[in-house]
Amino acid sequence: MDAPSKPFGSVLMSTAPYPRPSREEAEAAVRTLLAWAGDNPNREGLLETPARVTRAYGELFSGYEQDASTILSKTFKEVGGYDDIVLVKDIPFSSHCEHHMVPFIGKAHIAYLPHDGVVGLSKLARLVESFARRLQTQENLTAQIIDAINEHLGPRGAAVMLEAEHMCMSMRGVRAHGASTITQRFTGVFAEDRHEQDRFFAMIKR
Ligand SMILES: Nc1nc2c(ncn2[C@@H]2O[C@H](COP(=O)(O)OP(=O)(O)OP(=O)(O)O)[C@@H](O)[C@H]2O)c(=O)[nH]1
Ligand SMILES: [Zn+2]
Repeated sequence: MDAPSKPFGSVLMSTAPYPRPSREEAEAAVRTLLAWAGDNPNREGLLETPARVTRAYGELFSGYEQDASTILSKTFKEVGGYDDIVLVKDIPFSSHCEHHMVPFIGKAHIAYLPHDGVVGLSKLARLVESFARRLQTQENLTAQIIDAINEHLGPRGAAVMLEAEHMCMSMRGVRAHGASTITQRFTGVFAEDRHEQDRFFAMIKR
């Protein structure tokens, strides 16, 4: 097969921002998909569906409008000298896989060793939301969460673990119902010191 001509190839690889369609164009695309699924977009029950789906997309993919630096901007220093692990576990999240645009749903566990103050606990859950409400792979989601914590909190170490079920693997394709995917990433002390990693695992299991 011939290699793609240069302009075609460069369009495929481009990461430049793609022009945002109008709401009407997005609704027309949903009507096309309804017909592609084999239904009739003009039947009564589906008439409002394109408008509902575009509204739902606004919510499901609202993470593109959110910014980690804003979420993690406020820290507290009056914590009685507390400098041990802060762990928030079982943070529920739902995201969409970028390959099939089908949900993957699970829990995130986030820990860090404070360096100069702590962040409000809810902000860690908000951080997960901000990256989960985009098209993702679980690996990328894990990396984005820990990178943001490192960049904006500068902790002595951070640990992130995600467990999730991918609907694209259970509802279709291989249909491996109940299979769960675990990803984890460690930085700083958690990456260098096996003992700190073990404490993280023990706290999650507790
Ligand atoms: N690494 C990784 N893979 C994912 C994730 N979400 C979905 N996938 C996988 O992405 C792959 C896409 O594979 P392709 O062969 O291109 O697509 P496909 O023909 O639909 O693959 P099947 O799902 O095997 O039917 C599948 O193996 C999915 O299981 C994720 O978060 N991380
Ligand atoms: Zn998928």
